[in-house]
Amino acid sequence: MRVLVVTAVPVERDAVMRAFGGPEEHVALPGSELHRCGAFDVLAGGAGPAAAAAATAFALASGASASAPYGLVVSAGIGGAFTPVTPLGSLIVADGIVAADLGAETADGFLPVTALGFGRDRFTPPPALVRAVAAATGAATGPVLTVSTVTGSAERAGALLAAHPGVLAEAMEGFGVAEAAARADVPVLEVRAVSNAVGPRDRDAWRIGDALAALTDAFGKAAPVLQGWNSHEDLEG
Ligand SMILES: O=C(O)c1cccc(C(=O)CC[C@H]2O[C@@H](n3cnc4c(=O)[nH]cnc43)[C@H](O)[C@@H]2O)c1
Repeated sequence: MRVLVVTAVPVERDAVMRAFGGPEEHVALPGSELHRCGAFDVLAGGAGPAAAAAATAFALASGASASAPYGLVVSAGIGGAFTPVTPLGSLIVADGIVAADLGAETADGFLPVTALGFGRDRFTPPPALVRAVAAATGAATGPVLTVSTVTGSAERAGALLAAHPGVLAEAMEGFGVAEAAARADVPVLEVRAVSNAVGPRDRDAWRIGDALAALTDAFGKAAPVLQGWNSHEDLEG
């Protein structure tokens, strides 16, 4: 099965590609470039949900996978963790991909877009695949938020935790990748390596190198699971 992996920035793409260790082929797409190794196409689609959705949609629609259709799209990269249960350098596989700030602010608080009567605010990756990738990589599983603004205060972190009990992490692309994949009827997964704690902004405390190394390690271990996954395993529960 062919797998499309979408990261935000080139260093994340390169961290994923290092896991495969083989020769790379580069395929030009409008606005970006696919890096291909075997069954995996890896794309740095840009930061934020809009860039991620546009890049993913182009890759899915461009016929870049012409030898066979993509069977899975993975949103991957570094991310911020809400809890010390997932320390810096650890890995998270999302069991829910949640748009945290898509909706309306009201006098009574935030209303998700679904409460306004349209759209959606959550995608659920295939549960059996989430379990299999977590088992192969030692990752924690839980909801991952997609935000357009990186959280920078304890107040905002607390509000997100209160609105999304059990949330493990936030990042900026998962929901955009998932929207594009859903339109192509392709299942989606999100994998995040923790680079920082969510809360008051402290860029010097981000451990990007450790998180990128964890991403490489994770894709090395997950590659056979991703490539061999059969969507029927999830249909059968
Ligand atoms: O400065 C660098 O060297 C560098 C290397 C790799 C990646 C970056 C990024 O800034 C990636 C941005 C990307 O990371 C996600 N992210 C990471 N932590 C958080 C967070 O606390 N809240 C939200 N997003 C986070 C996000 O998906 C960004 O697109 C820099």
